[in-house]
Amino acid sequence: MNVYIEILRPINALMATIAVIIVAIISKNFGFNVILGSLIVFLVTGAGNVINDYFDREIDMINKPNRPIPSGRIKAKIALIYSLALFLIAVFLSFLLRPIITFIVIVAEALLILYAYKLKRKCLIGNVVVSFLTSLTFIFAGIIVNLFLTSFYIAIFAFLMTMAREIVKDIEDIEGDKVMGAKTMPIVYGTEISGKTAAILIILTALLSPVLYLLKIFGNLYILFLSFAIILFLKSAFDIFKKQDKKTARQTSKYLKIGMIITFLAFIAGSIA
Ligand SMILES: CC(C)=CCC/C(C)=C/CC/C(C)=C/CC/C(C)=C/COC[C@H](O)COP(=O)(O)O
Ligand SMILES: CC(C)=CCC/C(C)=C/CC/C(C)=C/CC/C(C)=C/COP(=O)(O)OP(=O)(O)O
Ligand SMILES: [Mg+2]
Repeated sequence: MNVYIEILRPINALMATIAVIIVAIISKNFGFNVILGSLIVFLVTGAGNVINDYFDREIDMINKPNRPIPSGRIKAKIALIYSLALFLIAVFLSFLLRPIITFIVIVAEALLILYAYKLKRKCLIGNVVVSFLTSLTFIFAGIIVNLFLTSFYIAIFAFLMTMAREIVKDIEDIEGDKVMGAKTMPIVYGTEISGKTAAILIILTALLSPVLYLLKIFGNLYILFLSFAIILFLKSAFDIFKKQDKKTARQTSKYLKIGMIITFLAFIAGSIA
């Protein structure tokens, strides 16, 4: 894959884009504003991923040596310029929408930069910021299509599941994070407490997720698709509850992402019937 695409983490950027489209599907409100909102979210998420790799270039020599910068496939300075250019394009595009949208884009970009520069090394604050930004995507879309309450409910689930996944990812990255003096949850409280906390959060979020059906936001197909995601979420939770080594954390993080993708399919199917 081309390194300029790979460093954006296209699957994540596409997931965030699809989150906007899902809110538009629920609201049955499609237009130029949705296309523009999706593009802005793609650019901001991609740029956030690039600047994260820029500031993590040393930590990733240990944690993720195959990433574009530590593997030498892109120069750190070029990555920094690339990410700042994408951030700027997103702000310019937001001028075509309402001022509140530009405000959210600037806040999101500031948080992504602050996270990469400092907050990711702090206990739980960094995790809260990433989870907040992920859930903000739904609220951002809700503002674009005037679907406030529904997007807020979905945002709560996105926040909780992302929070659990971020804690799991900190278990996976503990080795390099320690060397760099980070104070992530597993470094401060240990991997066992962190893994078990993440597991409880996953189980609670997964078991509460049918609420979106009970609130009549999604139809019957939501439950059908969601049940596959719930099985995967519960399996991940039991794995990380039992064992908190790097390999289990990496696998749990992967399964949680797949579970999120299946949940997205459930959202889409449940919007149809
Ligand atoms: C049960 C239920 C209803 C769960 C909610 C699931 C949900 C809606 C999750 C939100 C997913 C979302 C909008 C994802 C956007 C892209 C993304 C993966 C963002 C978080 O990424 C941060 C991260 O640390 C990047 O790391 P990695 O994926 O390991 O490269
Ligand atoms: C609402 C708007 C305009 C934008 C939202 C933008 C989104 C979806 C942000 C979600 C969070 C996100 C994509 C953060 C990117 C930064 C990132 C990669 C965080 C995780 O970094 P590390 O903790 O370093 O983990 P890695 O080891 O995976 O690098
Ligand atoms: Mg990183």
